[in-house]
Amino acid sequence: MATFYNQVSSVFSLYTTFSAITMLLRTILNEVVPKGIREYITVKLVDYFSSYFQSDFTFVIEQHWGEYVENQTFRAAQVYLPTRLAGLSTGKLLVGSNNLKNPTAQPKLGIPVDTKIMDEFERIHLEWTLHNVKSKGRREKRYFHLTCKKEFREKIMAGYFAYVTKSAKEIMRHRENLQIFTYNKEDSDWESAIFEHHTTFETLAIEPDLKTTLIDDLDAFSKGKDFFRSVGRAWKRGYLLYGPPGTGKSSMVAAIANHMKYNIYDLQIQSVKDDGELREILTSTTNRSILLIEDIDCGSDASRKRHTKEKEEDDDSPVRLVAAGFGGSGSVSGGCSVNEDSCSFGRCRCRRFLRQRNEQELTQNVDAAAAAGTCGNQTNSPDESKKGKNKYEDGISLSGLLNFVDGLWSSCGEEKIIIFTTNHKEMLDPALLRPGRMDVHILMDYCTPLVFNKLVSLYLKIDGHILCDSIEKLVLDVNTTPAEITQQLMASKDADIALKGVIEFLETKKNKKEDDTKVEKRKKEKKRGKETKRLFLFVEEDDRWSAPRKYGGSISTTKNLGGGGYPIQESRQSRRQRDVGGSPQLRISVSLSDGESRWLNGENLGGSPLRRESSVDAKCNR
Ligand SMILES: Nc1ncnc2c1ncn2[C@@H]1O[C@H](COP(=O)(O)OP(=O)(O)OP(=O)(O)O)[C@@H](O)[C@H]1O
Repeated sequence: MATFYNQVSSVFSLYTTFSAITMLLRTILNEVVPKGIREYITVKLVDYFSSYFQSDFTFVIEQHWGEYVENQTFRAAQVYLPTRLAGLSTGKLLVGSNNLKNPTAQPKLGIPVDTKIMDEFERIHLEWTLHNVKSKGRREKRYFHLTCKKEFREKIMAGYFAYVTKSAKEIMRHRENLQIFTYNKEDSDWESAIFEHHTTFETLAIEPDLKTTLIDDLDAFSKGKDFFRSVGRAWKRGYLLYGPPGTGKSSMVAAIANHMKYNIYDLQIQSVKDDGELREILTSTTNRSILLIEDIDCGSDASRKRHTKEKEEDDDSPVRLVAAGFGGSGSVSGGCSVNEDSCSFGRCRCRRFLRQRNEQELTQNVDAAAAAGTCGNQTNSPDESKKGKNKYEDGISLSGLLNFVDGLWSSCGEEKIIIFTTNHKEMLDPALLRPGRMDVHILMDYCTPLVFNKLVSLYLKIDGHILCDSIEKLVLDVNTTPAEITQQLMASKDADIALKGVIEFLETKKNKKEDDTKVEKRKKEKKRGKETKRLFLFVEEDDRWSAPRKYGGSISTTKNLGGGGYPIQESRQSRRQRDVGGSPQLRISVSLSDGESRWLNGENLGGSPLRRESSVDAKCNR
């Protein structure tokens, strides 16, 4: 018994000592070790012991990787997991359909939140769960939990994720519906809808050369992974579609999307708050997609030209087609109808106004940017990066845009196409148009006879018609868009009626054009203060102008002009011209001191041939 008491008392004394020591230690710990470190140690101990006793391991796959970039593993799981839903043993399923073509089709399965989805990989049992957290004022956070037995963790890392990604790619490749995404500012996320534009390269009326070049370019791009890697470039391609409204730019985008089977991300750039938001938006687009920025000239100050002195592109050059090889630039260009004083495209703003404003802003902003220092990580020339600092009060900066198009951020993701459309290419900042940024420039121009005939065969299902010849001539004479022609062709299924409608439409347009030209000319003349001046043309007595071929010779410099006359510096050439009455007359070109030259024809000369000393009434524009 005594032994028992001794034992109990030694246990008690041991316990008391232990308690005293722990209390002492706790006091020391509380007083000496800071709270943060204490908590850290506690968490580590809990982690260690719980993982020791737990047999499961959980992977967390969040929607975004880092601040901006969409997590491709999350995306792959999103595509892959619906194929594992069929045998789901829970009492609920998420179903729905976005098939507008066939609303009665069997609905598709979606991934329900907080529901376990089972999968198996190499006989390893796996459990997926989608979670969704939305805290006030912040964007919704979605993530998957993938749970397996702890011992399979390495195996899953090594093989299963790659398997999910591959399967997702395969599923995407066979998807019958493309999607079009628009950016929802409220939720800071892309919203999708089924893309149901049926335009293909077959139904798009364009010049055959352009069609072949473009298709070849796109095909080479989609197979170009190794090429882009071997030359150290991001696997992306930029297309600029420019031309008047109604010439098929949007239809071309649809044809490209349908050909490539790429989804479209349609971004309204004017609604983007700043460069940070732009980066966030653009990095969240998926691979194998088209990023479309329409009307880039109207959207953002950043994209517009800032120097009036910059050389304008020569848009009056004849049509030329340059094959667009990788690493270089291609262009399909032709005449441009835009003129500085009269903007024929209603919705665009006046160029002069924009230029003036941009110049003012440039001065202010370059100063501000110079004070601010660097402008990001883009690799532009010093001159260009100086321009790139041009940040505007609202919206994105040019450097932000350029950086995205071909700076370091452009290499986020692969197999991406960027398409800009504009009605006024000449208004864009040249920095945006450089090769590597916009690799291929495509002019979507007014109707040509070839395009017209293609539209006729598409809309009227005929190959030629007796009226087509005259329409082709009119089409060459009058600027008309494919949109206008299609509207006429759709007016009737009867080819005679539809084509007569086209003729009527084009003739009206032609007459209107002539009237407009006259009115415009009159306006201009009025504006420039048209004056009738009496010119006194004194011809020297050297008789050279009346040499054997009396009226065909050239006239040398004439002498100074007398009183009140408009000074004529020289008259260059005379040519024989037949007048109505049959007697030959002279046409004399005179260069006026203000640098302009004018033809003085028979009318100006009062209907009579020049005498040695003629007094000429001529209309001169000051
Ligand atoms: N090249 C074309 N081939 C076939 N149809 C065309 C073509 N161009 C225009 N159309 C027809 O005209 C309509 C308008 O064309 P679209 O919207 O593609 O022109 P756009 O150049 O994008 O105009 P905007 O600059 O105003 O956006 C299309 O729906 C299509 O029916």
